[in-house]
Amino acid sequence: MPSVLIGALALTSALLAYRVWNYGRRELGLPPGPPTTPILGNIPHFPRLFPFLQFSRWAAEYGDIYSLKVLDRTMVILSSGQAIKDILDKNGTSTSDRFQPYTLLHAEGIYQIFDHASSHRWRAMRKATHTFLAPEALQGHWGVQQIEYTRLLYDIVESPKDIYTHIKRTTASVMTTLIYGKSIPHYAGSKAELFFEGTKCINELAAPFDHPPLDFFPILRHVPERWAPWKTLSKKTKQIRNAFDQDLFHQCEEAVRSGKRTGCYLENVIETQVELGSNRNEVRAMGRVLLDAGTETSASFLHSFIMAMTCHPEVQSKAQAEIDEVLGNDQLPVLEDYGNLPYLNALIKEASEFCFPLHRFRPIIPVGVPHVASRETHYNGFVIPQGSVIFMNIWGVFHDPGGYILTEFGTKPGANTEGLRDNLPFGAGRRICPGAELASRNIAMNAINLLWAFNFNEDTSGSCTMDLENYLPGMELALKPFTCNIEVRSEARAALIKRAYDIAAL
Ligand code: HEM
Repeated sequence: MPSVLIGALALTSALLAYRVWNYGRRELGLPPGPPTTPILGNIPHFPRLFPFLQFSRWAAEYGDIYSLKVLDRTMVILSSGQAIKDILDKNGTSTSDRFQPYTLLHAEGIYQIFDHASSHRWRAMRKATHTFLAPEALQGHWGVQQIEYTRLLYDIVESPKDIYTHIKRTTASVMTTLIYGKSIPHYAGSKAELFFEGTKCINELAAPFDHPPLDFFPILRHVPERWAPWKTLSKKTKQIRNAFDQDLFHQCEEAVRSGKRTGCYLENVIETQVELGSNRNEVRAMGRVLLDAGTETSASFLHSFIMAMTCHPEVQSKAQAEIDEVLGNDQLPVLEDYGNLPYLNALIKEASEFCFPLHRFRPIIPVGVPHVASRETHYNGFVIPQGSVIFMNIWGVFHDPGGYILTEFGTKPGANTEGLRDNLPFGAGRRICPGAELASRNIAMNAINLLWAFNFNEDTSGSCTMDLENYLPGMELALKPFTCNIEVRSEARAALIKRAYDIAAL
């Protein structure tokens, strides 16, 4: 009997040792990748800051699909239009789940952007956003956008040095008006400021290596708060986010109850709540996710656009000359003008079948929002195991000399553009960004307005550069606060802006 026990013990120990030894190793059949370290896998080499740079260097070495190991978890990095198309677009039924960071769910409770695609909650969110962001609905949102863009012009005339926060206020106010029926006229001490404070916390909570590995070792979740700073951050995040949307949500509920509706998104969702099969907390979260997804992204793009113009005066002058020829001095631009401005289009949406140069040059979400494989998937003879986290290396695709050729500002298509599509910066497959059209209208109108109204030049602050050091760490490629020299291009234009502002009774 003891010998059986000893044998069983030896076998168990051998199995355990084998498992530990293999922990962190790349299994057979996975796409290739950098060498792993026992147990940790590729953690020691995992880039903390601007991961897209290292992802792109590895792509040059290992190809358009490679794998990394983080402990026993597999990560797959896709760095070509074709791989993204085949794995995420065509095979979307198997590759549309999400990684759900515990830190974030602890703070938010419900957050549909991180729900699996099979979940009822995610489907309800997509259904509601589809109705809200459909082309017919966008027409109805345009009035709100126009008012906010007029206010932006006016604010810049009044205090050009605050352009960074003016842009943030504008994108936040568009979204709060559309979602909650409440605009935000000023930045300091406002809901917009509170919102960005909350997203900063969310970004910190979601930073993959700044917290203990709670997703891999759930026991760590029980460590008391005094040794677990992430718990304090989670509490703070909850407080800020609640302070932000509690009253806004109540006002929407009240508007529906009293019949005094503003027609905003959340009122519609509250009204169709039963049909959507969603509970009150889920409805509330639908407001948050839309606001999170649509506000900072749009602001970051506009910040980069202004900086690109500031750093490339020759590009700015050429775009302005084109705008002046179409519009002259005596009328404010309208969205329809955009179609008559091929050069400006080419700066934002290149005049070819491919997508935005600025999105290529400084893509807003350079490694996408990772997907997760809900089933084992195969590509070019490689296995992508169930549970793998899949990144689309948007930066790598756009900076691959075979795919796109870098020019001084932006890039142009190279020889190997197979599988690329014009909305790649907006993600892939079933999770593709539902707000892409709203965002594009926002970008187009502000680009014309800003170049029609102002000259942007470098100032002496040292903040006028597009170098990556001037960008914040995090999932989004967002510029650090900056200033630049801004002048209204003529008295006539300043007067037109003032008049439009007065007419809108702002
Ligand atoms: C320049 C602006 C924007 C960019 C670059 C952008 C990009 C993206 C990307 C890359 C994703 C992840 C897609 C994927 O998982 O493959 C995403 C998701 C999402 N975006 Fe956008 N977005 C922008 C603006 C907006 C706006 C204005 C809205 C709403 C009005 C919005 C709503 C959403 C939502 C709700 C999701 C989550 C989709 C899901 O998980 O199913 N986005 N966006």
